Amino acid sequence: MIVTITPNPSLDRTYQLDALELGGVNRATSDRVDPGGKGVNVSRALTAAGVRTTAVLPLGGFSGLLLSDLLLRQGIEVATVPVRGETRINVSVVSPEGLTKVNAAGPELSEAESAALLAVVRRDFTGPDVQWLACCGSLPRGLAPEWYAELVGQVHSGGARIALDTSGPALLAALAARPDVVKPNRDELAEAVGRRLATVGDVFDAAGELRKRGAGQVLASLGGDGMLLVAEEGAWFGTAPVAEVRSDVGAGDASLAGFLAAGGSGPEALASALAHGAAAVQLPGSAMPTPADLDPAAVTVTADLPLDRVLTD
Ligand SMILES: Nc1ncnc2c1ncn2[C@@H]1O[C@H](COP(=O)(O)OP(=O)(O)OP(=O)(O)O)[C@@H](O)[C@H]1O
Ligand SMILES: O=P(O)(O)OC[C@@]1(O)O[C@H](CO)[C@@H](O)[C@@H]1O
Repeated sequence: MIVTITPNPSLDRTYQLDALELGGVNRATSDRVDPGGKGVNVSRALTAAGVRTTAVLPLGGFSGLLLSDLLLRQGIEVATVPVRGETRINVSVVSPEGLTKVNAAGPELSEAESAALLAVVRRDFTGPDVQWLACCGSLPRGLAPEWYAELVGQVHSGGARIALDTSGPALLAALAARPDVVKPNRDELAEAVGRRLATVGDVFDAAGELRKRGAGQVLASLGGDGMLLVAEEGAWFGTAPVAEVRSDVGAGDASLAGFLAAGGSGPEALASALAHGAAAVQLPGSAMPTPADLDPAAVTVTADLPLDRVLTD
């Protein structure tokens, strides 16, 4: 089983516009709501792939109820911790100008709520049937940057492997707890090493730094430029071009799910991550791909790294 934890989940509302008028009243041509938060998305994609998963998350208020209802209807297994604050609503506006996303801060968790979330994982999800724990997304107010580090330490002693997809101080603090894989995107990796990453070679060097600081493998997602996996056994670069991008929200989460579903290491797992990411960007909102959406033939993976390749700005 693959367990995900999302300390700051969301309802993701997407509005489609014919044109975006900044400062004006815009009328949507359509809208949709998806269950959201990075770990929630990973569990949605794993469920679609037929992999057993449980999503651990705090829930509060009416939006929390709606989120739990959506997850129930999609057949996602959840373990929830009730919190006093209201689960956040994140908004995407999709228009010919591009995609604009607004992420709310979310509720502030009390010390007791923070401890309850850790306790649920420790009590119910450290057994031998848990192969991976994926720790995903931003930390809500009230959780110290070291919160993921504490969780990683706690779960590692139970034997499960850890995948971590977060950014900023929470990512840096968790590296010392030696997560088995981290999945930064290009901006998150650049922030972690404190410099701009212009080429695949720059990403390779930055991934090496994260590994020196404690990460087992680094799965760097590079948007339309593909993905680089750097591990003890070697490094691989891959691409999966698509004809049309509809929404890239959650593409990184679909990729991480694909990576873990395919074993969580090596070139086959990278290829699965690329197939899932490419499929996700061709779907609306943060819809997660099903096996029928995947096109493995479009994926190329090589150990011959194109280190001089300049990344798209
Ligand atoms: N424009 C694109 N064309 C083709 N594939 C894409 C595109 N954008 C994203 N992908 C695929 O999805 C993967 C993840 O995308 P990205 O690097 O944007 O992740 P992310 O920033 O973590 O996303 P999110 O936080 O929304 O889940 C990429 O590595 C790639 O495989
Ligand atoms: O604010 P965070 O936790 O960094 O990101 C939250 C979020 O943008 O991530 C998912 C896409 O990856 C969305 O479902 C959700 O709205």
